[in-house]
Amino acid sequence: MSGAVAALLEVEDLEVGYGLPVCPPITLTLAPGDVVAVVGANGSGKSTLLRTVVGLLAPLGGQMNLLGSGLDERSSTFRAAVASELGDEAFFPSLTVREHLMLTCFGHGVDDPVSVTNYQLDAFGLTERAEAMPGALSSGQRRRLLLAATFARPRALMILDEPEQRLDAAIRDALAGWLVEERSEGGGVLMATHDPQLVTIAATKVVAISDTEVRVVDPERGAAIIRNEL
Ligand SMILES: Nc1ncnc2c1ncn2[C@@H]1O[C@H](COP(=O)(O)OP(=O)(O)OP(=O)(O)O)[C@@H](O)[C@H]1O
Repeated sequence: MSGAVAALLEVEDLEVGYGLPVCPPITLTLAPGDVVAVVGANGSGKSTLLRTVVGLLAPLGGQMNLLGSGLDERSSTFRAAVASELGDEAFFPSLTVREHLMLTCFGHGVDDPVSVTNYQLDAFGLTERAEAMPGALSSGQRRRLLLAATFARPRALMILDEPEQRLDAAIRDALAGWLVEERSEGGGVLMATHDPQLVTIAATKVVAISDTEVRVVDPERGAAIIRNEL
């Protein structure tokens, strides 16, 4: 599984599931500059694919190649390169919003943690809640914090599970713009989504999962699939 351009992620006939596959085998390549949207109805297997890619679930079959090697998700190289936000809320109850972002920056060796933290607080509309504890945030604000932490740290590949969930329209629009920036800077993104606008604006290709097949389609087709819930 090697191509001319070093792919960030290659999967071939990958089978994902819990004992039994939840969908047909998946083949996809994600190169630097690609934003790959994974679409499909509820329960089609999108989150299961993402959880397999980040190593939370073992593949049931097929091949997967992340960042050019069979990386272990516990390795420091993997943790340095892959920024995942799968919607799991894990906060320190007595650290503020600002402290969560600072901690993320320190943990990932960000050069100027104070500036990066302030930048992300502002970008995600959290400046006024910077000294709040996670328990005092709204559900959308907690989602913003999780995403802000993902954008605060260095990465080669972002893996996002329905990043649009619980975000208001303004921040959804902003998110689409940041994903476009991510790809123009040579980053890669693999994201599950139900948001046709996010797909149209940000995706470079779409993996569409159904009961019977997994197809790679262009973003316009992918957005139509979401709208029609095919
Ligand atoms: N821990 C689990 N054990 C067994 N089956 C599971 C588990 N988690 C999910 N499933 C099942 O696997 C299938 C795929 O679920 P998955 O969460 O990947 O779907 P999805 O495409 O992300 O859906 P949604 O759009 O609702 O988020 C579903 O039938 C689901 O019920």
